[in-house]
This record gives sequence, structure tokens and C-alpha cells, in this order.
Amino acid sequence: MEDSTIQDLTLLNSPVDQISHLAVDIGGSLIKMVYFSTNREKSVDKTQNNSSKDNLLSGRLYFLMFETSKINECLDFISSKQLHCRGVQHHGFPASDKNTIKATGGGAFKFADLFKEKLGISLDKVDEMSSLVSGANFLIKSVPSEAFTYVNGQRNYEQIDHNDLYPYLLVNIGSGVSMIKVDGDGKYERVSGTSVGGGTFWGLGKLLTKCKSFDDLLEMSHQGNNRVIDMLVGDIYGGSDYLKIGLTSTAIASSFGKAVSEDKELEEYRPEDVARSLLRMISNNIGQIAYLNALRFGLKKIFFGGFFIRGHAYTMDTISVAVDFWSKGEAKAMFLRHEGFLGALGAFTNYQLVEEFPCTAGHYNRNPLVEDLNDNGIIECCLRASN
Ligand SMILES: Nc1ncnc2c1ncn2[C@@H]1O[C@H](COP(=O)(O)OP(=O)(O)O)[C@@H](O)[C@H]1O
Ligand SMILES: CC(C)(COP(=O)(O)O)[C@@H](O)C(=O)NCCC(=O)O
Repeated sequence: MEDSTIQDLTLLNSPVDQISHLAVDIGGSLIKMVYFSTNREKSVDKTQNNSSKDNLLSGRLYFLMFETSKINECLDFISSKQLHCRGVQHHGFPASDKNTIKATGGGAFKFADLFKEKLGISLDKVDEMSSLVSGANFLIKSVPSEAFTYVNGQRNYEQIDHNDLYPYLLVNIGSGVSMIKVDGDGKYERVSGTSVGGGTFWGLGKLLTKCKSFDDLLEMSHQGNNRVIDMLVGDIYGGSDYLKIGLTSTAIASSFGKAVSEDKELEEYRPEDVARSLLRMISNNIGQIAYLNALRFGLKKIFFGGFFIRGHAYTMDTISVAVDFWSKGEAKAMFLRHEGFLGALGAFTNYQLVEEFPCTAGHYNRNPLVEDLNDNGIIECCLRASN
């Protein structure tokens, strides 16, 4: 954690805090939420200081996550905190429509009736791909220290030149994977996808290791050794490399391939090793498909998002190495600190209220009220409302 700011959600009940503009992204696995909170005492009305007719309200974007299978807990939480019907109505700043929130992801369709029934609110649907792109563009362009490469176990934060951002490939690894060629704000095309994604890792991992939580599975993979199960080039070539086609003896020739010849039951393998092979197989595969799509369109930058990544060192390393290996160093894999919140942020920007500058990040909050919550960075920003 970069900062020790601990934000307990009981603060939401503080009389000086104003919550507004909740946006949700309801995916196949997880519900992601973003909301804006301002401190009334600190909010600023720039109309007094400059000639602009815009009202600027400083505050913070907060991030929350629930499992989609626990949608009812999520609705109870929104209801108990009245997250959906708080509006900011001072300094000439309009309240959000009390009965409508921006929503994206498949669940915006699937659960629309449930939101209406339990909370009395309508979901204003924002297209999922469009939200991913708006969220990514917002993060890359407006939030400092957001994008980074992962090389030799090191995060290297990149200052992205706005004039040299497009085109890029956005690879969102959620339950499934979408690959989107981004050419500008609102200019994009979904060029590919694969059903072998985060849901595959978690689903197969659960079956094969009997693991109870995604985080445990990731932790297991950290302790494992994939060479126990994967068939390496050296296993086939008597310990030698096959350099003529660019493969070292330690490269994986066949994921899970060793399990064929070894007369072993699943129980005889360490779950840690199984988890490691699985993570490597899926990350490698996504890295390779991403590279092939980058090659198709001559793209040099590939940004990876989605909650599958979870800031996990081994996942990012595998993806980075795959992209580097296949592109012979030509393409670059980049990751985003708010990786899992692209869709939710994109839906939030659809309120047309986010002022792109100034934004700062670096504070972290851990929300003790929500299980499984990652350490999600809050973002300080200004909202703007035109008169
Ligand atoms: N706490 C968690 N519970 C379930 N899956 C998780 C969790 N944390 C990370 N994941 C991973 O994130 C994936 C979902 O990513 P996400 O971007 O939220 O996609 P979706 O929009 O499909 O829900 C899961 O398939 C899993 O691989
Ligand atoms: C259907 C989806 C866009 C839904 O998004 P998700 O909830 O997985 O984030 C995604 O799962 C996907 O792109 N799947 C891959 C389908 C394919 O191209 O084969």
C-alpha cells in the first residue's frame, strides 16, 4: 500500500460528506461500483475565482466490489448507505437523478428489474465496450501513475504522452476476454475476444484444487511450480534447447502435458503446482492472442485490464513475457492500477461530470465492510457542472 489512509465506510454517514453519482458495472463474476464523495466544507466554487461558468466540486472517487452471485448483499449495502439517492445540491451543483444510476455490464440488463423492485431505481444502461474504453482513456490520460509496465518483478510507471496514446489495444480480462482497438475518445472497435479468461482460471482452479476463494487460488499459484505438470521443451528434447525455432529447454511445450505420461491421480499433485500451471497457461494464452491482435493492426501498446489480473506479480510477469517474446520486443504490455474498474469508471464518466484535470491518485483505502475487496486506490478529482 502506498498510503495508509484507511477509509471506513461509516464516514459515509458523516454530516459533512456528500455522496453522489453512483455508477455500477455488473459483470459475469463481479459487481464493481464507483461513487463520488465530496466534503461540503472543502468543496470549491470556481465561479467566484474565474470567469468560467463551470462549477467545480472537488472530492474523491471511491471504489467497491461485490461478487455478482451476492447481488442481494450488494443491493442491501447500497440501500443501507443510501448510495443511490444522495445528491450534491450546493454551489449550484445539480443532484444526480435520484431514481436513476448509470450501469454497464451484462447485469445492467439481467438485474434491471431487481434494482427497480428492491431499490426503486432504474438503470441507465451504458454499453459495456464503450464504458471500458472511456474508463481506460480517463485513467490513462487523467490519473498520474496509473499505467505501468512489469519487467523483472518491477513496476515501472509510465508517463503516457497524450499525443502518442492512440491507437492502442485494450485487453479486458474479466470472466471472458474482450480485445478492443482504441483509436480515440469514443472511437473503438472490438476486434477479438476469447472465452478462456478469468472465469476459466477461477472455475477450473476451483474444480482442480478445491480452493474456496479466488485470492487463495492466486496465493497457491504463488507457492507452486508449474514444471511439475507442464511438459517443457527440455522434457521432449532430452534437456536441450530447440533454439532453431527460438525455444529454450525451459519453455513450456505443452501446458499440463506431463500429466499424460505420469500415472498419477489429481490428488497426487500439489494443488499449488496445479494452480501455477493453470495461471501460466491462461495468462500465456491471453498474452499471445493479444499480441496477435496487436500485430494484425500494427499496435505497439497493449493495455491489460479486468479483475483477473488483480495486480498479481506472476500473472503480469507471464503476460509481459508472452507479449515481449512473441513480438520480439516490439510491443509493450501495460497494466493499470485501477484494472478492475474500467467499466464502472466509464459508466461514471457518462454522467458527463468528470473534470479531467486535476486528478491525483496514490491514496489507498481498504474497506473493512466489504469482503474480498482489493486495495483500491481512491482518486481525487473535480466534478464539473455547466450552468
Ligand atoms: N474476489 C473475487 N471473486 C471472484 N473472481 C475474482 C475475484 N477477484 C478477482 N477475480 C477474477 O476476476 C474475474 C472477473 O473479472 P471482472 O473484470 O470483474 O469481470 P466481470 O465483469 O466478468 O465480472 C474472475 O473471473 C476472476 O478471475
Ligand atoms: C461477453 C463478455 C463481453 C462479457 O464481459 P465480462 O462479464 O466477461 O467482463 C465477455 O465475457 C467476452 O468478451 N467473452 C468472450 C467471448 C468471445 O469473444 O468469444
